Amino acid sequence: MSAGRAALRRMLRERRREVPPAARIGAAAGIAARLLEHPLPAGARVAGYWAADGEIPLHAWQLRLPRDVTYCLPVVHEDGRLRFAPWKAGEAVAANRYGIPEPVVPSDALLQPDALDLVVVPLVGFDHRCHRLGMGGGWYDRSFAFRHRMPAPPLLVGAAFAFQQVDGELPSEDWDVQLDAVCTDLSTVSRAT
Ligand SMILES: Nc1nc2c(c(=O)[nH]1)N(C=O)[C@@H](CNc1ccc(C(=O)N[C@@H](CCC(=O)O)C(=O)O)cc1)CN2
Ligand SMILES: Nc1ncnc2c1ncn2[C@@H]1O[C@H](COP(=O)(O)OP(=O)(O)OP(=O)(O)O)[C@@H](O)[C@H]1O
Repeated sequence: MSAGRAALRRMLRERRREVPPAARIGAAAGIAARLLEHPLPAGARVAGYWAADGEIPLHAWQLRLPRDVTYCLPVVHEDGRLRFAPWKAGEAVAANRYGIPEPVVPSDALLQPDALDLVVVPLVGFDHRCHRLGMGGGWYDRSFAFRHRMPAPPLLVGAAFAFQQVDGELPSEDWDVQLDAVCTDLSTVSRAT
């Protein structure tokens, strides 16, 4: 990884953690409205994330999803690819190796990445092409590598505060999975087709 990438990651993570509580609550309402603009099939399975490290929260979106939609959270799996666990507010969670809460469910309840219709992807930075800088574990890139040769679904939509958009373009790597769109508290940036 280039020094530029590491420094950029550090700077953007710091800025994300510094958002005051009132602005964070307002941003959660803003991104919920943007995310709800994406049409979902009946009985859709969608994935969000449990906001950590100052990430833009998704609870306002989760609460406003249609009743027939199954909301899931990511679970880190030993094979290096994420699984997704259906989760409702109040159900049991336990911290994973990074300290992020994950649902506690039997392994046969876990969904594979390709079983989802819409995945809201956490990110540290993004650019106008919908390229993403993540936490550096490569989890989303490995889990959705099949999107290099297959169209959506799952539709991959990044979630971020508007200030997480970088000027110009992020340095890209062969393994980076381009997002279909990025929703922020203020607008939606769609990938050029
Ligand atoms: N909310 C949320 N959940 C998520 C992700 C995410 O970015 N956000 N992930 C997205 O991939 C996966 C977990 N990947 C992660 C990768 C690195 C670190 C992290 O904090 N690294 C620390 C040091 C690592 C350690 O403590 O062992 C760091 O860089 O400071 C966290 C999550 C799945 N769940
Ligand atoms: N499709 C893949 N196959 C094998 N290894 C991969 C793949 N995608 C990513 N990786 C590995 O993951 C590492 C981290 O990648 P990168 O820095 O782009 O992560 P990130 O997208 O920022 O992280 P995350 O998705 O966890 O938020 C890379 O060094 C690479 O070795």
